[in-house]
Amino acid sequence: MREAHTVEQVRAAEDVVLARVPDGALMQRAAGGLASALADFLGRVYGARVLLLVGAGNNGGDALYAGASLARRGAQVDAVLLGGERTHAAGLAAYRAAGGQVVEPAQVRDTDVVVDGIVGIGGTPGLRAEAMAVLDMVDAPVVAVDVPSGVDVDTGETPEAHVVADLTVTFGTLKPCHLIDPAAQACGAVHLVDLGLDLPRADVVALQAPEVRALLPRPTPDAHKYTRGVVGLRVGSATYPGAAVLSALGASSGLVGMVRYVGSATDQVLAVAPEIVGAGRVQAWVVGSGGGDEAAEALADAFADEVPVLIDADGLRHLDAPPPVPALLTPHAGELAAMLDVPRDDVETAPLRHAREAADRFGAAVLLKGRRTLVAEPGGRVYVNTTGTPWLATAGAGDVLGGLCGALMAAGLEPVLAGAVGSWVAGAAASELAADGPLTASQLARAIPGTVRRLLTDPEDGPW
Ligand SMILES: NC(=O)C1=CN([C@@H]2O[C@H](COP(=O)(O)OP(=O)(O)OC[C@H]3O[C@@H](n4cnc5c(N)ncnc54)[C@H](O)[C@@H]3O)[C@@H](O)[C@H]2O)[C@@H](O)CC1
Ligand SMILES: [K+]
Repeated sequence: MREAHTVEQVRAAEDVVLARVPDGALMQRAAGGLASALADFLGRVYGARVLLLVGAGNNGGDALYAGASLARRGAQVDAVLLGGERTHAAGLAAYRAAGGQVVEPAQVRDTDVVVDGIVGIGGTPGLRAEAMAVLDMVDAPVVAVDVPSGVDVDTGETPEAHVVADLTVTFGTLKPCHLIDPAAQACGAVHLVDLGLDLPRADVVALQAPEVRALLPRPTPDAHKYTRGVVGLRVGSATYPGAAVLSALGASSGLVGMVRYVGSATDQVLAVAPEIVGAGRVQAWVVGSGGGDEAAEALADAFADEVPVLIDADGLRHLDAPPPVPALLTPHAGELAAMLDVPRDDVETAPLRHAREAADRFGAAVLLKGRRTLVAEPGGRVYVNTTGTPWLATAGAGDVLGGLCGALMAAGLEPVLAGAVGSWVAGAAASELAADGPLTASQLARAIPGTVRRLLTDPEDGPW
């Protein structure tokens, strides 16, 4: 599992190590990791041109020590000191001693890489004018030190100007900005340098293949269809029968013993999935996908069964209070905006804050769909999904996801984990199917069993 810790948690963990190790040792460890990552990024060090943008704090210190290491190995390193007098003194001395050059902004030359050591976890959002001017002058890939300067580290928000990196080399642990959009998009690839920190439980995490594999329900040797769980679908409508079909395909991906369908699209559902049966006892309901005007009644009927409910799309419009059963709400940004009565843009610029707020307000797990889907539990953890491809942005993919997550709930996963595992599996299936090309929602649903099989048999080897 990848864990992202807040600035406060990182500082507390660093303080413990700082008290134990000689002065500067932790920064040397960070800078050493940064220099290696820069060498890998450049491909060759001798003769490479490197431009350091050095701010006033320790982030600039990391850049200077790494620059010193590259200069010793024959790179031509220039540094612009944006922090003036407050530049990290020991780092600057080491840098000069290694042959690194200090240049004025006007002297900036063509370079092979820009190293963003402007600010790290001590920075506030935004970039000062001088930093922006230098960034505008150069046209080269950017490697960010710890975080892309200017983003909000703890929330992943980008309210002001910030660096856009090709690679971010971070230290000790990930921070929320490395996982959560929009800041995550400014990080490029993320490389973690271990500092040996002893860290507390993280509130922002991303499941990886081994955890998803461990969480996936699988039949015991003596299983029968009822012990594996039965999921019921109250989805689709006369207007949107296709949503019922896609939900049914997602639910029928083999992770649950039986799928029931109750609604107006029975004929269409049976045409694609003849194994689906009608009304009866279930362990979880899926409600609302393509539900149109039928969603309100479907929701009331599902609640009456007192089992967990996944509420999607039109079902969310009828939710004016916390659901009376354990629930997973699966809005996209527009639907979440309507639920919270805020503009859609607010949700898109601050997805973490709004997913958490909705989870707290509705007392339910909230899965906010997006490039980096978030699944928030009330007052608790947020799971960030890192699988998937932009081709997954296609009509009906959400219906498939709803069916799949509902099946996982029926198989016994608590709502937040059903959302986290379901979104991981759907993203992985999309990547396997079409990392570089188009896909449709029905193809996605049909790819899920194969992805699950490969995950169970060979978790190290997928394209996830
Ligand atoms: N604590 C430690 O021992 C370690 C710290 N490390 C590095 O140190 C960083 C944190 O260092 P600091 O606490 O010194 O903080 P930063 O280096 O993040 O910078 C803080 C300084 O930048 C200024 N500043 C804040 N926002 C700004 C903005 N938007 N534009 C321009 N200047 C701004 C502040 O006045 C402050 O002086 C980490 O991100 C990491 O890179 C690593 O070397 C690992 C060890
Ligand atoms: K930085």
